[in-house]
Amino acid sequence: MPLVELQQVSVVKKDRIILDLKNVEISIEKGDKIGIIGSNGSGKTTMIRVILNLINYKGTVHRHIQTKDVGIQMQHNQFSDLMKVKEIISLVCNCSLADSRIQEGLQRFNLQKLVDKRLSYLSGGEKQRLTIFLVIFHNPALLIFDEITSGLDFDSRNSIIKLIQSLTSDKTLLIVSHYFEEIEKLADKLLILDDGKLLAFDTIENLCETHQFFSAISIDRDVAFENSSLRFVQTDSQKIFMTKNQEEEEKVMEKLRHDNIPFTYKPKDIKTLYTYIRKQTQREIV
Ligand SMILES: Nc1ncnc2c1ncn2[C@@H]1O[C@H](COP(=O)(O)OP(=O)(O)OP(=O)(O)O)[C@@H](O)[C@H]1O
Repeated sequence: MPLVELQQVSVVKKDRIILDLKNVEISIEKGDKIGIIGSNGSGKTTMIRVILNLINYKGTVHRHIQTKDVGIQMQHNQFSDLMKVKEIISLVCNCSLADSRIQEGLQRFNLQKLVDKRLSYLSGGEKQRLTIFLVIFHNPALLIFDEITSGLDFDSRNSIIKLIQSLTSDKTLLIVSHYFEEIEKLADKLLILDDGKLLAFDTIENLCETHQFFSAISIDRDVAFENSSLRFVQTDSQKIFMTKNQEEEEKVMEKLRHDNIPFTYKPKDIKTLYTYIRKQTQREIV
């Protein structure tokens, strides 16, 4: 039985449909690791709010999970900056700081030296380590992270991703993020929203198969390289060719090497897949 099922859901605010899942059903199965992606304002947080029953919606949501089994980190922390770390921990964990589970956690999340500090003193990475500790403390079955690494530098982001990886192998995970490498490392399914609508929801494996996407080969956008039979997407700086299979990949690489054109290569690149799916849908709408 799925943990959560959304059927024909929509959310209207100020006469505007901000989430429009009227013709779709979304099932979140136990053990799913779902990366929720989409541009700013596409409805990602709204969908999380619907799942958590924090917002009015039309349609049906079946929740086969109790609130106590859900661990949530939302985009904006609700704690006052003036609170001390130890106060927040006691409040959320509902036990004394001397409790062995707290002491173990402090050590595991490298928070021992921060317990007497006010929240405002903590760096972005430290705050997120604290958040993960609090979210995971009651051992929830479903974990929801909404832009957990937003604003962190490269090293802090990577250490948070590793931490989440190590803690969530046996959990169901919903992760909203604008960082594709984070989604790549943590998710095996993709849910793509665009302007409140669902563009795709499937395993990354299936999406690659459906779109015949084997690998992404990127070159500088301004370099001339003619290959009319190849699909590509463009970013501000790159032209990214999407190969269908190994044979096509080898041919492209051979030609690029022959023409002395530098390139990078990535199998099943999520950013390319996402850009392609969006481009395709926009074409269909036009
Ligand atoms: N309470 C509200 N009243 C009116 N409009 C709202 C409300 N909440 C969200 N919206 C609008 O709904 C749209 C979707 O918002 P949402 O926060 O779900 O997007 P998001 O995909 O999470 O964006 P981001 O990536 O920027 O966090 C946005 O245009 C937002 O301005």
